[in-house]
Amino acid sequence: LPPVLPPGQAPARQHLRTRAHSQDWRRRWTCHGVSRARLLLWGGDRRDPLSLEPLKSGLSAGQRDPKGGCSDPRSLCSPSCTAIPRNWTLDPAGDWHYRWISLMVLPILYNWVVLILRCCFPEVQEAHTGLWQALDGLSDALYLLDIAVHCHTGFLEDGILVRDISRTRRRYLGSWTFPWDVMAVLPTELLCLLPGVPRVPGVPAARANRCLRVPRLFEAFDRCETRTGWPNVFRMAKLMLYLLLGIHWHGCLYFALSAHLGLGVDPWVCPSSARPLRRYLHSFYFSTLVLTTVGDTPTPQREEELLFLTAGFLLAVLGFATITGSISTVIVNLSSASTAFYPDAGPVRRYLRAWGVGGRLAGRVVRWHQHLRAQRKLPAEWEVLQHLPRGLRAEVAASVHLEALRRVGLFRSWEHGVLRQLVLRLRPQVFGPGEFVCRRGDVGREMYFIREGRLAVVAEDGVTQLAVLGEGLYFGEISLINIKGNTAGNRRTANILSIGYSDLFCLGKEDLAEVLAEFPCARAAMEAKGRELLLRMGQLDTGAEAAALAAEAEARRRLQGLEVALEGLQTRAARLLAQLEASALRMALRVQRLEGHRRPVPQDRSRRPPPPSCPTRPELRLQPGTP
Ligand SMILES: Nc1ncnc2c1ncn2[C@@H]1O[C@@H]2COP(=O)(O)O[C@H]2[C@H]1O
Repeated sequence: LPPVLPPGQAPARQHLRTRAHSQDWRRRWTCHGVSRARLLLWGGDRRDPLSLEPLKSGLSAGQRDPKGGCSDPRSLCSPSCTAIPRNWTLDPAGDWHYRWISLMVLPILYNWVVLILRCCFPEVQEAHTGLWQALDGLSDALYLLDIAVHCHTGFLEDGILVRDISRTRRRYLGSWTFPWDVMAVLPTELLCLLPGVPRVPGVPAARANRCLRVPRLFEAFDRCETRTGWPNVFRMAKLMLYLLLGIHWHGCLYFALSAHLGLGVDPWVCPSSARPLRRYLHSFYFSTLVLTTVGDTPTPQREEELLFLTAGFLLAVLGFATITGSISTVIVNLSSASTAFYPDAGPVRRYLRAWGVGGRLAGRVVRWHQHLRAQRKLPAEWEVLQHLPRGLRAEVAASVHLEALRRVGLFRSWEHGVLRQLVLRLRPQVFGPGEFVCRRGDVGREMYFIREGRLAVVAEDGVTQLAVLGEGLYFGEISLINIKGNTAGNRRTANILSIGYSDLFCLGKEDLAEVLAEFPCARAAMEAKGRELLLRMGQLDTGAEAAALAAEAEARRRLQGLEVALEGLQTRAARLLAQLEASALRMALRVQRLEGHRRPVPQDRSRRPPPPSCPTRPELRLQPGTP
């Protein structure tokens, strides 16, 4: 046991020391051993002659609780064990799992690159035997550790992460990757040591099973691709890696064939050169020529050479087609990613050309597109975010635009949650210099909030500026909110011209109505401002406004009267209903009583005259259908 134990574990340790555990014995006990012993003592045979009290008292309540966090009876061990509990699990979507599988790329690639090199270039194997043995051992250790990590990797069940070790382990053992993982760590090189088994030339060939770990490599690549911010760059790099690996393998095999046929015996085989690096580079160069179908290789002289080259060319055709296809996909992805952000100017330009629209107008269209790209304005950002769930989309949109919305005076006092809802209804729009956002007399369908830029309210001549609107202001609301006495009705009261490039948020009429229904104070503020503007423009009919206000007051008064009358009627109706029910009940009781009196009289008593207090009332006999 390590010298320092957490305070709670000291009695347990003392107990072990005093109970016939020799120094030697204790040293040999790993924390696993202690854990197992404790499991035996505590969870297993309770008739243990040793006193359990020191053990129990040495544990904290949490540890004693078999269901708690560090409660596993097996967790009584060294501080290092308490730091990494035995029942740890990794979240497969978490950072640690990602880091681990990224690390696993190294041993897998090591085996894929180095084994074939050592097999085909025996001098490389012999020159650094010690280094290779160390690296082989390290890679095997990582492979074994990876199996343990697999056993401790949680999985999702009904959307919930399962962290139960026994279940994660069972799941991994039943998965299709488990046999591959086991086969990849089998110490097959030991077979060469068995008597009677012919020694595999150059032990690395016996380690070929280490290459079976490739599914983990693909998993790591997949994960990296989803995590990285540059997926297309990553895809290209991955493609290059596969290409280089293919050339490397082909080059090694080419050299092996050359060595088999005799180095330098003809122009096709690898020349006999003293330096292994030179030989490897020649093989790599030769394979590059073959696999990229560049050709220009020496003519093969023998059948083996012909066969090898033909197989190489066939592989090259297949590989080349795959690589070309993948690269074109990456390029298409790159261009589609940029068009997803910015509208493509090409189709618009072709359209203008087809209809013979040129000159200034075509120039304005081009400049507008250029401005979007240069200033990173995204008018189609909702299309980019459309696949996100609504809540997440609102979060993203709020984090991008909330600051700009807060600058709009109207929204300054609004709550964060309301703005988050509003931001999804706003559509970003960009207007170029000299462009009219709205013209006087048009029917109003949306209003605008200025995010950036300057706009002018211009007179009928289109030049005279009556007012200039800037960042944080809004316009276009008068034609939407039905201000009393507005002679323009639902039509625009002014021309609004963008002076430079203006970045606006646009809000539709229905969305505005919904927002204002929830916020009467915002409606009041808008109406007050609109009324003031209308008054200034002389477009407010005060007589009509007063009449409308009076009519509204009258309507409100009548409505209140109707409400009072309705309430009275409801009370009376309720009272009548209660009376009706009471009289129905009384009637039913009376009928019941009368029927009781008219029960059939026994035969011998039938001749007796009826008692004087109970006269027969034939008129009260109920007829069928009588309520
Ligand atoms: N003098 C002004 N100053 C500022 N804004 C104005 C002025 N006149 C009109 N507007 C705004 O311009 C908008 C034009 O469309 P609407 O009439 O819907 O609403 C109008 C107002 O919001």
